[in-house]
Amino acid sequence: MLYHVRMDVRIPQDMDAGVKADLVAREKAFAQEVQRSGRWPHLWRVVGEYANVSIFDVESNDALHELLSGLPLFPYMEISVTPLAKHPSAIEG
Ligand SMILES: O=C(O)CC1=CCC(=O)O1
Repeated sequence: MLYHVRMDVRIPQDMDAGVKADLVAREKAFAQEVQRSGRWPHLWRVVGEYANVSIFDVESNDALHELLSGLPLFPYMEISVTPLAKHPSAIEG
């Protein structure tokens, strides 16, 4: 199943710089591991915002929730999920 996911990052301004750097590094490593697995085929920065738009390809709602809640930045993001279905006019996918 495909999902469009938007993540808005909301790291507290007063977070220790070292803690923040570690969190962001762990987020990157986790995200790249999931991308290499094929379950995160698109990850795009939203221009001008500390936010991303992603496409996930996972087996179920539960699988997506488990993946998203495992992100190191999960406690510091507002996440909105849109499940995707085939469009009848689409010529591929
Ligand atoms: O910076 C972001 O958009 C949050 C994020 C998600 C995956 C990642 O590496 O960073």
